[in-house]
Amino acid sequence: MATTESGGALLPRIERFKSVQALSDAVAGRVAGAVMQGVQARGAAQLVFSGGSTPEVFLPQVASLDLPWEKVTVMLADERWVDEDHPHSNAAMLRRTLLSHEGPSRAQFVPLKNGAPSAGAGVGALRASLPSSLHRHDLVLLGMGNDAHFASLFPGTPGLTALLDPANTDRLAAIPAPTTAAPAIERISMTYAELMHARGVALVIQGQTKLTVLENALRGADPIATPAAALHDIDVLWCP
Ligand SMILES: O=C1O[C@H](COP(=O)(O)O)[C@@H](O)[C@H](O)[C@H]1O
Repeated sequence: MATTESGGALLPRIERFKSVQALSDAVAGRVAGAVMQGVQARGAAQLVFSGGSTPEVFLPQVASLDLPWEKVTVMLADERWVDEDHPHSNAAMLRRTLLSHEGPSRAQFVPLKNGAPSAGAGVGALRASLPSSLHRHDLVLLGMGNDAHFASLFPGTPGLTALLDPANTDRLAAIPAPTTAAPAIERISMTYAELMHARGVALVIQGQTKLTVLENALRGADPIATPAAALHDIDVLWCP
């Protein structure tokens, strides 16, 4: 983790945009930069998107980018354990808003849901399906709930200390249905270590409520009760 001169953790840098359009332009600019740098340096790029509703705000702008999408691998930070025909499927949201569009349809999508009967039963095969850990994600775009969860790392998630440990070598975890946010469906989540093992990480949030939740989290809250307090040295993109 990067630190300040006095050894403290760097706090997230909050960029405030005036409108959804300005926020979407900024997110799209980051995606384009990450893809072009990855392709130029390594011949390929890996993008990780959050689920939930916030990406629906900016993904149309991302979907319109003229990029070498055939060289891009797209993943989710977390998934609800439902099939893609379910209204709460994060993959369905991503397909609708991004992967069904002309350019991004050439990207390779790595889902976090398989045919196993539960997240616990499916997580092993999903770990094996991830791109090699030798390839860092070029950009991770996280979201956050009003309970300060990100990905599917919720207040009260069993084993949260390990899931938030930057040295954890587990890349994915099965997460029981949360009690602090909807929908109460069991999940698969990338661990904190996996998410932060990226060349760039940004948290994209909309609305005053979430900004206040984040600001409170960053005032030294306990990450076990307020997971977003574990986010250091990342960029936050916000609009009302
Ligand atoms: O359940 C989830 O919630 C968070 C926040 O979602 P939003 O609807 O408030 O944007 C999301 O980041 C996460 O990926 C998702 O599975």
